[in-house]
Amino acid sequence: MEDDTAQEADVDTKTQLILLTASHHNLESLRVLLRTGSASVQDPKTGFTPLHAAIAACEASSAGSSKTQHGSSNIPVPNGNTNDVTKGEHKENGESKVEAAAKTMRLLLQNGAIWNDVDNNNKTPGCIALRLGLKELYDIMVDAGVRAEMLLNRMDEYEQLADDGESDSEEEAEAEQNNGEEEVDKVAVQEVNGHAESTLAEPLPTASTAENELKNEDYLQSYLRFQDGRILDNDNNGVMMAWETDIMRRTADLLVPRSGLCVLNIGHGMGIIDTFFQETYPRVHHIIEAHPAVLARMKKDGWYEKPNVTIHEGRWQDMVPKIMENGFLFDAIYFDTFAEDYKALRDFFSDSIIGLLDDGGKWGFFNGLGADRQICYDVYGKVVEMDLFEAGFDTEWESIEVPKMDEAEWEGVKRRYWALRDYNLPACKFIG
Ligand SMILES: C[S@@+](CC[C@H](N)C(=O)[O-])C[C@H]1O[C@@H](n2cnc3c(N)ncnc32)[C@H](O)[C@@H]1O
Repeated sequence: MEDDTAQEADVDTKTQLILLTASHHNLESLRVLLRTGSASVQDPKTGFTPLHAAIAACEASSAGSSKTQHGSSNIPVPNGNTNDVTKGEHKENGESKVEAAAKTMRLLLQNGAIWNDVDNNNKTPGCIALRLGLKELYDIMVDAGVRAEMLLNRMDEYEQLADDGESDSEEEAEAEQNNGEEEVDKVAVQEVNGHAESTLAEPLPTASTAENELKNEDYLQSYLRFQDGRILDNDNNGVMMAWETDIMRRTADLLVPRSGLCVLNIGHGMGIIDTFFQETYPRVHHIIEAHPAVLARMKKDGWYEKPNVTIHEGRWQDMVPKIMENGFLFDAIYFDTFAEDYKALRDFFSDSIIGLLDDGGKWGFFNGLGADRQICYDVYGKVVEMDLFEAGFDTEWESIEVPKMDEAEWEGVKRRYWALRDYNLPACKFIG
């Protein structure tokens, strides 16, 4: 018992030492400490990791006396005043504080520090860098996130290959999972869904195709409520909301710039984008929709009688192969489903677009991945752009300001899936 207490105290001291050394940007000592200690320790009182500490120190130090006693350590914490941020003027051993922090962060990341651990205020290190306006440090965190997520996505692919060939042992998979689960709090997976959910920040991408399909099937069987300006599912998740109208408007303008085109929309929802598509008098307007309640609404609202409209009742996973069989090609395609993860979107653009989009055609998707946190949105924006490029697409991004929303708009919605000022609108075409 006494031994246990002594051991715990030892671990505590080491944690505090690592955090303090990171906040002092003392590379030499940190290197020594990381030989036996972890780069992902957390202060038990604040939840700060060494990455949080290294970034936060750029603010607190310039405030001089504002160096705050934090938790059981002397780790400086931001005091909320961005004017206090050291923008490079304060020198540490001949280099600016920010440069020193950047080196410290790189050392920590090389030693396995995790980009999306959250502190007790639910902030990642990147959130702190963003709040302090430290772009250089923020970019380091975004790049770390991109590397981690690309790796996780690749591991997912390998895991699936192994599963397909039944060569991966269950123990191995379990060990990998446990390994991820041992980590401290991260941005939770449920926090990152727009319409489709991303697997961002999951300990390991264990949401297999089967699990994802199950979630989508569950949603498709769920009761929907059509309220003024929104659709909610059984659990009060926002399936679609009217504040997205400007996004749909601009998307329609970019994808369908003139009348008489052949258009495919996947996911009808409130019919906002389909209404804009109709206004262009498309020569052909196909819609894939899978939820029976949405289909019933479409019937009631006369969508089945609209000019040149063909409705495919079912999941896109089942309908797309049928459309492809006919060899029909579209000038514009939009993809916006619900209760599917990033992998579903990636599968769609990696495997299906090639058989659906005409040369010179354009396609887009609702870009809501990670949209409740700026760093997640930025990380996933880069991940998706790289995956799009690998799949053979050039993407043009247009940033549009989202209308200001008051809390009333989100009342009764289980989770606010959009928290950002700007929406990055993607328009993709085949690499020329
Ligand atoms: C976010 S809403 C689309 C909103 C639409 N862009 C608009 O402008 O109103 C998503 C829609 O996708 C449908 N959906 C979900 N999973 C689907 C699937 N696997 N295949 C086809 N439609 C699906 C949902 O029922 C819902 O109507």
